[in-house]
Amino acid sequence: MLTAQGARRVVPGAALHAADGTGPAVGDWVALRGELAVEILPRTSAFVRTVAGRTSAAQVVAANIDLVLVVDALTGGARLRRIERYLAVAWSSGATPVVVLTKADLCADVAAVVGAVREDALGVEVLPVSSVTGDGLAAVRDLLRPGRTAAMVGPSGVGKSSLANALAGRTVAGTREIRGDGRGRHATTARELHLLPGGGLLVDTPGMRELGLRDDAEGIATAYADVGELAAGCRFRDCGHSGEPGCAVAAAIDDGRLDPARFTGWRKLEAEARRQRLRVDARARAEERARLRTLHRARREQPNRSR
Ligand SMILES: Nc1nc2c(ncn2[C@@H]2O[C@H](COP(=O)(O)OP(=O)(O)OP(=O)(O)O)[C@@H](O)[C@H]2O)c(=O)[nH]1
Ligand SMILES: [Zn+2]
Repeated sequence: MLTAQGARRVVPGAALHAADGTGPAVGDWVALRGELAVEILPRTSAFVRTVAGRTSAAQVVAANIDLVLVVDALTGGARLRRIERYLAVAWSSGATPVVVLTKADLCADVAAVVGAVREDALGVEVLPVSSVTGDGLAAVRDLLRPGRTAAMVGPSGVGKSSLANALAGRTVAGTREIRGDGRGRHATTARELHLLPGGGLLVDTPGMRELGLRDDAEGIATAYADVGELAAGCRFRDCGHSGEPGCAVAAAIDDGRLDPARFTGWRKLEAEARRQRLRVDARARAEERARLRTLHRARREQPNRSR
């Protein structure tokens, strides 16, 4: 545990696991009495992942994240749809997202790319940085005030580890660099919560990094508020936006108010969220059937009912 006096080992009290059986997550604030962790304080936000498997239990990946750094690189293409996707996930957690675009030193026209992302990300702050030259890092540090907790999401290779190290001012995460002895990349450090020089906290866990999509219709609605607003203007309430008369979405695409790629991104996320919901429901239905089967079998096997 991180305390005002530094990292400490503590003994988890019974109450830590009592509530819903999930126990503490990285980012939780915990009340200490001496060496004993007595209570998890109420969470202000939570990143939840539906655990793959037979049950549809949700797992808290990280708690109390104030700020989500949606990390992507200024190099390479096709970043808008990816960023939209991560923004949707971030919004649904209850945290505030900020887009951090890395590798500014490798990009010839930073302003153009930042402008395109800004236009797409609807009111979300977009900050270009270079972890190599240090350019732009001050703006990110400013957001990480004392006691505030940030977490990073984003695809592999965009520079999350490098950013974590640059913000921390020391090596806290293994990057992809091949080591001098040729033994490949550094092992990811076991620490998942880093105290930054400015007093902010940075969560960096594999679970956060791999965060995919779950049933987060709400997050999608926030990230794509413009599309939702357009869709509300369609003539038919259940418009599929695929050639129906009076479709406001199609009209907006036609006269250039809506980027068709953005529409496609929205559609894909919507379909995915719907599939996920169905999958979870189907699982719940299957469980219910199994439960009833067991019940019936038990009843049949009751000795007093045998003839
Ligand atoms: N030139 C330049 N290279 C960078 C920058 N940030 C990261 N890199 C390089 O990009 C590569 C990937 O960076 P990482 O920090 O390991 O990326 P990551 O997002 O942590 O990747 P995963 O660990 O796979 O999730 C490394 O070779 C870094 O040195 C930057 O700002 N400028
Ligand atoms: Zn429509």
